[in-house]
Amino acid sequence: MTCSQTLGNNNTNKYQICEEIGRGRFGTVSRVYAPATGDFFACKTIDKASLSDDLDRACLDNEPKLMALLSYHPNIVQIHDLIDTDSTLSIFMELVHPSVSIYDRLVSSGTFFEPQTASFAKQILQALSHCHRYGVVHRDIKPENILVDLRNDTVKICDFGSGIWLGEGETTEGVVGTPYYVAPEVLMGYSYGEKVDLWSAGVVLYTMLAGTPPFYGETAEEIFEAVLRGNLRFPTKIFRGVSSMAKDFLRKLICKDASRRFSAEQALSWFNDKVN
Ligand SMILES: Nc1ncnc2c1ncn2[C@@H]1O[C@H](COP(=O)(O)OP(=O)(O)OP(=O)(O)O)[C@@H](O)[C@H]1O
Repeated sequence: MTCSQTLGNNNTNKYQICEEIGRGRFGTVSRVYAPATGDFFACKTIDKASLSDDLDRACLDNEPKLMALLSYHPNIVQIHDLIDTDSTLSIFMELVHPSVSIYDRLVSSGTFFEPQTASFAKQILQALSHCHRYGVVHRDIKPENILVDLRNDTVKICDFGSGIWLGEGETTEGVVGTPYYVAPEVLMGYSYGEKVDLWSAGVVLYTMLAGTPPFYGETAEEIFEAVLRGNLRFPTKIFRGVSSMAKDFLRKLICKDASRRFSAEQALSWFNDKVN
C-alpha cells in the first residue's frame, strides 16, 4: 500500500491520501490512512470553487452537521473528522471497504433475490427511522447512496449532502433528489416531509428486485411524467419469483398519497409482523 500526499491542519500530516474510491458532483472520495492510529477512513473532499449557488453552499454546510447529529447508527456512515480550509472541505468518514454500493452490485451481478432484498430493506428502514426520529430527511435515497459492507452484508446510507433538518411536524419545499427515485410531491412543488425518503426507499427496493426502476423514461422529463402518473406495475415476466407479500409492501411505500404512505416506523412494524 502506498499512500502519499498528506492532509491535516497546520501541517499536522494527520492523514495520508491513498487511492480514489468514488466521485460525486462536487468532489472526490478517497481512502485515507491515519498513521497515528493505523486506521483507514473515507475522505470526501469538496472543492468550494465548484459550488455555484447558495443552495450548494448550504448543502456543504449541512452534510457534516447532519452526519454528526445522527452518529452513531450501524446503518449510517459515521463521520470521524472535518478539515475546513479556504478552498476545500474534507469530511472524514467510516470507510466501507471495498467501496461497493447497491448500484455497483446491480451493475455487476444483476437483480437481488428476495431474502437479501428483505434483509437490506430492514436495515434501510432502521436507518431512516433513526434519521426521521432526529428530524433529518435524507432527500436523495438511491442505490448509489447505499453502501454494502461485503464482509457482513450490512448496508450503510451515505451522502447527506441533500439532507435537511426539519423540526417536528415541519415541512419543506424545493426540488431535490434524483429523477428515478424522487417522490411525486417533490416534483409537484408541494411542501413535503420525511415520507419522501420512504417513496425513494420503495423505488430502490423495487429496482433491486426488478433490475429496472418502476418509473422509466429516456429523458429527465419523461421520468418525471412517469413518476407523477405513479402507475406502479409488477410485470409477471420480471416479478414471477417475487412473493405477493413483497409486492404488497412495495405498494405501501410507493404510494402517491404521502399521508397514506408508510412511515419508517410503520414499515418496520409491518416488517417485523410479517417477515419475522
Ligand atoms: N464512507 C464511504 N466508504 C466507501 N466509499 C464511499 C464512502 N462514501 C462515499 N463513497 C463512495 O464515493 C461515492 C460518492 O460519494 P457521495 O455520494 O457521498 O459523493 P457526492 O459528491 O455527494 O455525490 P453526489 O453527486 O451523488 O451528490 C459513493 O457512491 C461511493 O462509491
